[in-house]
Amino acid sequence: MHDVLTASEYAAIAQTLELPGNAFINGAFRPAASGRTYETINPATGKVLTSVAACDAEDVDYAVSKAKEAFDDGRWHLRSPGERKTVLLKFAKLLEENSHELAVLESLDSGKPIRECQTVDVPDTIHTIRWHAELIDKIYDNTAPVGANALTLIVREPIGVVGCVLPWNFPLLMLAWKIGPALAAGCSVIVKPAEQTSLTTLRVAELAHEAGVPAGVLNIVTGTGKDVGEPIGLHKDVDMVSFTGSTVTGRRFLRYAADSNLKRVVLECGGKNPAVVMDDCEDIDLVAEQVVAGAFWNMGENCSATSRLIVHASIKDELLTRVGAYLRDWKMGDPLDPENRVGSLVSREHFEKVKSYLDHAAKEKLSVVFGGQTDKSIFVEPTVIDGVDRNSRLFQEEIFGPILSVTTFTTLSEAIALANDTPYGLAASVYTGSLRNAIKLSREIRAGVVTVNCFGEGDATTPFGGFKESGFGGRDKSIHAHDQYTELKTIWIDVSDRSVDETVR
Ligand SMILES: NC(=O)C1=CN([C@@H]2O[C@H](COP(=O)(O)OP(=O)(O)OC[C@H]3O[C@@H](n4cnc5c(N)ncnc54)[C@H](O)[C@@H]3O)[C@@H](O)[C@H]2O)C=CC1
Ligand code: BAL
Repeated sequence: MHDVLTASEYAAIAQTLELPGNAFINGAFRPAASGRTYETINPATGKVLTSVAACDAEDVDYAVSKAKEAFDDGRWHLRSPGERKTVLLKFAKLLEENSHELAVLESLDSGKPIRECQTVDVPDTIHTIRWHAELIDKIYDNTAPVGANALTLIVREPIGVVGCVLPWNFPLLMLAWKIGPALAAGCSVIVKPAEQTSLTTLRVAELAHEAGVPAGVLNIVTGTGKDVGEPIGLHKDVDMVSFTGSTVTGRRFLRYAADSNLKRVVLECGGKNPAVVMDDCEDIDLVAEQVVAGAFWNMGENCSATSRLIVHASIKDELLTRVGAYLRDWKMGDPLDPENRVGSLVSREHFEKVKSYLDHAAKEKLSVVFGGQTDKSIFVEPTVIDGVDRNSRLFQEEIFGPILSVTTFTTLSEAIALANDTPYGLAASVYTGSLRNAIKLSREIRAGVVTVNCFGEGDATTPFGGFKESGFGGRDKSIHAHDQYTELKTIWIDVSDRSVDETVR
């Protein structure tokens, strides 16, 4: 599964791939009701890959009705936990058997480097599905201590029809973070992939159906945010929305819920995450390596990217020298060549946004110490910009591209204040050799995930989500993700002997 092929082997797979394009509703591919399509582009070449169904509210209505039908007749959630687990494990196995194809499809549609697709996105997707499948028959409900006159059960029930609205930066993995726990909990799901990157979600739904996920339980409705995302958000038969994307769109889902049926909303939104490096860090080479990975992995198109380097003034120059050395290994080019670690950005529109920050740095005469170049297409070099003030747009705004800003401090409290000085609170990394500093920084930085002496997002067992404007309502991954796709129900069974006039409560 992790075996990385050669560039020519990946190119050969790309030549023979069958590209899906129709929506997947009620166990079958179907065009948009309107018959409309749009073109999906390979961002690395600018060439059209294929046409995708441009669905709208009519298709959302149809998909929701089929999902609700599937939920109401219990064809999925009323099957025994062991049966559902078997189906999801088979689903994971089918993903594994198709891992090279999925990696190539992901890379072609998003511009992500194939090495990352093959060694991170695809295996983590499979692991996520497997982890939640394994959880199904290991969760116990509770009773409450109410005495001899009653038996009280506190049970979790699947929430119903769930809308999963996805971003374009990790199309497969975000799909798995949502549908893994949602399907494990017994929900029916409508997925709306990002319009830029729908292809792998369509193939995955086909494989889920082949594994035995019943018709109507997993549906993929392709199209724009306005045409598909909004109708999902406003639909009265959608019981919950789980969203990953920008904070601006996240806010819209809260409004949609308020204007419709008060559906549950879980938001995983943006980040402007700090990497705080203390002057007592033990291995500055390791720090440089992790800072580079944190800022530039997935071209910085990552909500948890550590895009603000906050470094003690006394070690800044030494750290930047080493950062420069590591950057030499980050070759940019054809995403299908496994030698390359930097692919293209996802779309020309996003490229223009990222480039505007480089233009801003030039206008402000900021010091670009590495990178800074773009090419004719939509590739952007990993770029490090020094001397960035806390009020700068480069410090405050989520760029979602390969741009690392550098700001210095001299005291621990200044470092904490800088780390917390944005509206976001998703992730942070801290680098220090002092246990006291590690504990103080990880407790006082207001973020959902803090890593010490490394960059990362934890694994399937750990929750992921943000404080402040980075998140709302719950967490992806871990047993906590499972909980949010369920409602808590109290069942109170009176067993008192009323003939002797007992007080029940
Ligand atoms: N937290 C994260 O992982 C992500 C953050 N972003 C941030 O957002 C910026 C803009 O990227 P976008 O693709 O425009 O993100 P976005 O938030 O607009 O898109 C995310 C999803 O929401 C849908 N959507 C968009 N508008 C909608 C609406 N009015 N109603 C319902 N659904 C809607 C999109 O079609 C997509 O499926 C990026 O530059 C980045 O800063 C983008 C993607 C992921
Ligand atoms: N890094 C995974 C979550 C996200 O970027 O949206």
